[in-house]
Amino acid sequence: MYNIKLLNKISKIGLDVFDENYSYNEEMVNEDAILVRSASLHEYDFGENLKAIARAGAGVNNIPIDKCSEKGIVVFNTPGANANAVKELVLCALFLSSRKIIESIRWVDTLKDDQNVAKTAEKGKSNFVGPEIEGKTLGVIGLGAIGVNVANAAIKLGMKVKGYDPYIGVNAAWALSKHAKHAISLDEIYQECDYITIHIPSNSETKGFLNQDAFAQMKDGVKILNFARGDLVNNEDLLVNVANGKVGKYISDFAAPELIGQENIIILPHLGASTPESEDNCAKMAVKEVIEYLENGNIINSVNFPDVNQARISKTRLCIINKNVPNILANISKLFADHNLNIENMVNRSRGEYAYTIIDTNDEVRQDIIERIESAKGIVSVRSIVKE
Ligand SMILES: NC(=O)C1=CN([C@@H]2O[C@H](COP(=O)(O)OP(=O)(O)OC[C@H]3O[C@@H](n4cnc5c(N)ncnc54)[C@H](O)[C@@H]3O)[C@@H](O)[C@H]2O)C=CC1
Ligand SMILES: O=C(O)C(=O)COP(=O)(O)O
Repeated sequence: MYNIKLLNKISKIGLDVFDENYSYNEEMVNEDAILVRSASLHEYDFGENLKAIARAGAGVNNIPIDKCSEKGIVVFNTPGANANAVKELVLCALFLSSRKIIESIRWVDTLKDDQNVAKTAEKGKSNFVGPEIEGKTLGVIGLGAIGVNVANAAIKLGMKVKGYDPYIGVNAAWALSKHAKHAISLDEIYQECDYITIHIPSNSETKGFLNQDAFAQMKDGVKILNFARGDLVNNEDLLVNVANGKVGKYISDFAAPELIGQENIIILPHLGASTPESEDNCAKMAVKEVIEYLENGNIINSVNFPDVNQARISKTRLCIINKNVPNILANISKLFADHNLNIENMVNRSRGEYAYTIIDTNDEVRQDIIERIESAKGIVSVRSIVKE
């Protein structure tokens, strides 16, 4: 029986993927795995039994990844599972940033008691003129699952698109429309784009990514969309640039006290992934990742350990998380040989400071042997999964 702790609301369609061997709820203790969306785990007390955290979504800045790695907790996310939902909201924001839709709706609402409302509305419409997006240039910073979707959709809407991502992945590069232009520097994005949308993760390197230096280079009246994370933008610098008209409109999915009620700033309550489709997709993917890891030790879509996905070919599988240092495998192999244990299959992959090893055997691996592996230098954790 596996215990799963739920933080945030995880879609039932996803939870239904668990079979009778799983018990899940929000009060779970001694959990084997956590399913989470945006709840912060930075102050969370990770129990000894915790093996995996699956983020039903993309951004993992709510999870202390280094601490998890040190403890041998594998962190997963669900790449691309909510990308379409975010893309659709970004497209909406693109229109909101261009045509004065929100402002005009607010104004019409004030005309409730006006008996000549139709005439008044017609008369007032000239205050809400806004440009078309067709033919304008959109700069997309970050060409991952969301950025590529946004870029391709904007091209279909007749925009010119410039994309910037020095670390673009192979799949994203294949998926990106051939009509998107490759910007080789951020300067090019800042100086040439009428609209800029940012789709990169929040981490120690990207905090305050859009700051005074960036704003200073941008076109007057540029429209900026932030559906990635609030802290990618330096709000102090932003407010100065909205006030002086350099930034014509800022639309963000992330609230902050200083941004509320400001002219030319529109804030949504983190709605990017809040569609039934995306909530189901993310939950299903996250649950499957957890099941595969708990039952077979296979790692798919981890953000802190290498992906390793091996079919089970034997009764016993040892899953070893270790520091990426010499001699680990040699010591384990020797221990196996000393105890006359035969290795059917062995896979070792590393990622940064850590590595993951799967050993399949048909022999019984006694607890004292597991403990000897566990106590060796550089070993973070050892798990034996036996399938009858
Ligand atoms: N508003 C919402 O509800 C949602 C927000 N997000 C946010 O959007 C972010 C992006 O999501 P996905 O596209 O699914 O992730 P992704 O991992 O597919 O794409 C991120 C892209 O950013 C690029 N990148 C990283 N650092 C960069 C830099 N310094 N300059 C340029 N490019 C850089 C990477 O190479 C990658 O291609 C997430 O990390 C999350 O914070 C994601 C989903 C929903
Ligand atoms: O996937 C992401 O990174 C998101 O920001 C979505 O967050 P949510 O799952 O809606 O709390």
